[in-house]
Amino acid sequence: MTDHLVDAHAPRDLRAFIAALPKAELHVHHVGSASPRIVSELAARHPDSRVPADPEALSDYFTFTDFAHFVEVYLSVVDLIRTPEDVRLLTYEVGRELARQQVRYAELTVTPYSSTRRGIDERAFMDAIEDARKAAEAEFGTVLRWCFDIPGEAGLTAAEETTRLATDDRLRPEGLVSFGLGGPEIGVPRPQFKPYFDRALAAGLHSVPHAGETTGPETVWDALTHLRAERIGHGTSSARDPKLLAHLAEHRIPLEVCPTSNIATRAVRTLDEHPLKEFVRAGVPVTVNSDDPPMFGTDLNNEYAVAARLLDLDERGLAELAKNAVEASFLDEAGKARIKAEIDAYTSSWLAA
Ligand SMILES: Nc1ncnc2c1ncn2[C@@H]1O[C@H](CCC(=O)c2cccc(C(=O)O)c2)[C@@H](O)[C@H]1O
Ligand SMILES: [Zn+2]
Repeated sequence: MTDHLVDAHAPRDLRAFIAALPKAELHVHHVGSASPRIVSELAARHPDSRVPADPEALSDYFTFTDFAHFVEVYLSVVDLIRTPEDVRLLTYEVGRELARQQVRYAELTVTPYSSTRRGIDERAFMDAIEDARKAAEAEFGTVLRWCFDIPGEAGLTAAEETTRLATDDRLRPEGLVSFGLGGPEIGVPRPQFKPYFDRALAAGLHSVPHAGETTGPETVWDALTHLRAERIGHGTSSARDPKLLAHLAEHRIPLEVCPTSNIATRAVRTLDEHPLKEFVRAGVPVTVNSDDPPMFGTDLNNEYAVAARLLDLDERGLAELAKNAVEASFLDEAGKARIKAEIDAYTSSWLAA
């Protein structure tokens, strides 16, 4: 948990505006959203784990030397989730935290393979996330949807298993809307996953792979060409290829930008070097997201504050950014219109006050 990353530069009133702004979150990982309280509770329950049970010690534990180290630590947290009740608790608490930040709609990236291969029954896993989704919507008013992602480094066995879980009518959860690909990119070429994405897309899911987070723009091209990506997770290195930027702009392919994540995993050196502004300048649709917020010492509100600074946004600019995420989401048109109207009404009343 890298506290020093928290953006303290945004003026206090802009932070207050962001805190109550209705938002959508499109790139946030299920296990990566476990709060320090939940992580330490689970670590205390499972003392054989090397994850510290003391929330204070988590801050050091969540300081990463590079992307590979991040994935290693991430998997140690995955190892703490051992029962369907752990899955339900985690999911419900993520819903609570999103609601606290006025997130009205979130697409949560879930990696079912990591849980089923650790022995959690697949039916019980689906029931746990669905039960938590319904409870979060009823109790907090936040709508959750799922993106099932293949952990790329785990290979084609993981791809097959994830595709089966996402497309089998007897298992596939009602809240599932999209299909993704996460984990390291180096040594994990995207084209090998084409047959799995083909099956998921044929089953009506949207394609949202990570690409260009830790490798160059050619990976983003691969995600577009072979995986038929409709949005790109991160896409950071797209900034190095003007033709790619033009393609993303022309075809209205949004990037799910997660600025603090890119610093914490050392994919980008400093926030000031982050290419967010170049994406906007090139006309690429951008959304701002939190990725694995407690692990990166951030939350969605903080990512909006970071974006306000990098893009020099005022309240209206921040409202547009929030509407970008709604527009880029897989909500139906009526749902999108409802949240966008809420954003407009909130912004007008804030500016009139
Ligand atoms: N910023 C991120 N960028 C990319 N991915 C991210 C990001 N944040 C979180 N993730 C998650 O990291 C996991 C990686 C897990 C993985 O590769 C793996 C390898 C071998 C075995 C197993 C297993 O479970 O047995 C898992 C993925 O599940 C993905 O959802
Ligand atoms: Zn991610």
